[in-house]
Amino acid sequence: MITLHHIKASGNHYLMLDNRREKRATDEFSRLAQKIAQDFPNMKSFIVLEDSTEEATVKMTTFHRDGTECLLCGNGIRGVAHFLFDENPEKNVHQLIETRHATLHVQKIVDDISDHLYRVEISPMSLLMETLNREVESGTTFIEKRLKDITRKLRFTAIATPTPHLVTFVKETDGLSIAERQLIAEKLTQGNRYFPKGINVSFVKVDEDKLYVDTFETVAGHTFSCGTAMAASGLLYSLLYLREFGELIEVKSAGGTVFVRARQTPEGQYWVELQGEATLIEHIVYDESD
Ligand SMILES: N[C@H](CCC[C@H](N)C(=O)O)C(=O)O
Repeated sequence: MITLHHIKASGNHYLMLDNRREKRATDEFSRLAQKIAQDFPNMKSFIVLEDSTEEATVKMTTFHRDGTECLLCGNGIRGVAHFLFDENPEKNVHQLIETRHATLHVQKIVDDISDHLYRVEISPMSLLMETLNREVESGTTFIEKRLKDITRKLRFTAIATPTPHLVTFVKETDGLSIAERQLIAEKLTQGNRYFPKGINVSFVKVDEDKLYVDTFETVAGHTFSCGTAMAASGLLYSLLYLREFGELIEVKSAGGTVFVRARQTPEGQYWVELQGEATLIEHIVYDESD
């Protein structure tokens, strides 16, 4: 028997194991993710919390439904923040969460309207193709480029959040049908000539400085929302369109609304503040032998 904490953020459901208490062996996590996925068809990802080896409150590892690891989950990390602040309400300023690539700041936002609002750091973010595991000359970027074998209508920008994303800003005049969008997404998320391992892709529409993001992921497919994709879209909108950082951008998806503020460190490293809700739905006592 293990206890699973059911979290919802931006329309997605996550099941979380607090291994600080459960003490399962690390090499069981991937298999457990696949088993839980069979029993919970709505689960998007499986999250495991462990003691941090660094100065963070906890270490978070995220697994896709197929048991492979996801480098960072921008919605799930808000769920982890919610869990940690619930556990320790006096720590209401900020906490640190260790992830695969970086230790990230999370903060509870005290707000009159919502009691479940969290601001999380999405970092490091990079436009360098080598950070997307591509064998390319160091320093190469892929900004507003066409992928002629896939579609001639759109331009794409590649960004690591550190999960790999392609973002395209779609205009009414591009005349892109839903079926075409689906086909492009299928080609990109599966292995292709440009990205042999496949890549997450987001179609972004801009209306009065609000972004509407529709994301297709490599493992999860078409999703209500993807936190790192919304972060990537906000950062690229700031960089390529607004040409300034620091503005709070409203980002909408089928899973709801979040706010994104693009940032750059004095050394030039990009990162994002992602602000949105997360709720703890229930604690489930799970018997894996069933
Ligand atoms: N769903 C995650 C991103 C996972 C993307 C996944 N397809 C990968 O490349 O690991 C999020 O909310 O940020």
